[in-house]
Amino acid sequence: MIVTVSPSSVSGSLQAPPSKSCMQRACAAALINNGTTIIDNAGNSNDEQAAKNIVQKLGATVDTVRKEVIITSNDHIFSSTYPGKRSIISVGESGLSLRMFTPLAALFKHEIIFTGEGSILKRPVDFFENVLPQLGVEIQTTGGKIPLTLKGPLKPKNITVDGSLSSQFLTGLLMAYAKACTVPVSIKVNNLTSRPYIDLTLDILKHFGFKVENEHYEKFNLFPSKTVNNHSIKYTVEGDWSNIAFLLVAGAIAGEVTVKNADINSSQGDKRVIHALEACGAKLNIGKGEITVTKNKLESFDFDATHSPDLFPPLVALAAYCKGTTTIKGVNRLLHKESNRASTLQSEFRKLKVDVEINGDLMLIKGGNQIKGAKVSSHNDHRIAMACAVAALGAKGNTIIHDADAVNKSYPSFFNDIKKLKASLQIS
Ligand SMILES: O=C(O)C1=C[C@@H](OP(=O)(O)O)[C@@H](O)[C@H](O)C1
Ligand SMILES: C=C(OP(=O)(O)O)C(=O)O
Repeated sequence: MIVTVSPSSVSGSLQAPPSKSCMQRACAAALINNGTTIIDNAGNSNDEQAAKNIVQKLGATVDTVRKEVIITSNDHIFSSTYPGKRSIISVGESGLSLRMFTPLAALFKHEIIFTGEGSILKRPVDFFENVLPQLGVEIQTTGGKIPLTLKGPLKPKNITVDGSLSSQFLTGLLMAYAKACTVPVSIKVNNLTSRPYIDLTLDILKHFGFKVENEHYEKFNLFPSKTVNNHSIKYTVEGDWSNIAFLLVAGAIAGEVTVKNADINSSQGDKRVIHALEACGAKLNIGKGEITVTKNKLESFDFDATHSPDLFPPLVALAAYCKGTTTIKGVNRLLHKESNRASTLQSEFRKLKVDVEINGDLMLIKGGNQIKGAKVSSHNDHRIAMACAVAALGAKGNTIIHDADAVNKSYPSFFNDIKKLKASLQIS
């Protein structure tokens, strides 16, 4: 899909898209819940579909009724030989689904193979090669990547892991330990990054009745949970701050945007986009569950995105409109996303005549000059497509975004939503 964005003013109000991070976690928690889980405000992006398919393949039933997804699971699926000797499961292109469901799949006794498509084939899983054998799981990867074959059952025990590459591996271990521990057990973590995503995991585990203690993000203590039969749980998916960020930045640079279902009390770390917007001088009005951002004179800002790596793309679009040099820390966190986001942000924004320099862990964006519309590519990365689209709103001339359908990974209605805000764009 090619999307052409013409310079436009935006105005209006939108409902935030549902958080795929919450929805995928809710699917995993529903798999380990002994009963029925009703997930409200469920999204249907590719990553969310991947999570639903995985829990179904592992033996839960999944029904969709309008915006509700109903998942029924039970403890027998883990002990029986269901669904047979060997199963092959695709994670689509989702990093979280791959890394979160691998330890959960290791709770089963039969062989399971994880595959996927596109960018996920290049993203590392060697963490599991080091960790899972210590927990009694046989595992083979393909040179540290998928396809990956494993055979459990995983037996929780005290362990120390490295959290510097990604928090997603720890999310998976916490879920698997929460389900399988029969005595108190702990996971020690060195250099944990993307910490707010662990808060999200712990929130959801708590909601589902599992007990985990967080000792300063260095040690997590897990306790056996009581088995409840036919445990019925309702969970409502929050708005997605990683994607709300693009909508708010659109308001800051090109008009006025109100986003509803944007909960500033969320555990999602990407709500910190608000701090960046405040720091650069955007006008903000924060109400109950909604937030309005209005265009203003914008100045450069400094931001540490080490624990919120997904904010880099919207913040680079924002910085392009801020007079002076903006510094964003956390470049090292961008290497293993859907693209190498440090280099794809640099190459695509340079095409728009925005100077982006990388200096070690820092990204320096020289903003405030006229942005020029150009032909850009998403590199099959949803956040690069959205960053370019938002930056294009205030450009001189049209911006043509190739492979714009990458947005389906997290926010399938992104371009329709931008259109609802009266942006001028053509989809072909
Ligand atoms: O747990 C999650 O929902 C996510 C964790 C982050 O990954 P890392 O922990 O690898 O930084 C983030 O970039 C990703 O989009 C979603
Ligand atoms: C990196 C991302 O997701 P994941 O790691 O789950 O593929 C993302 O959504 O930007």
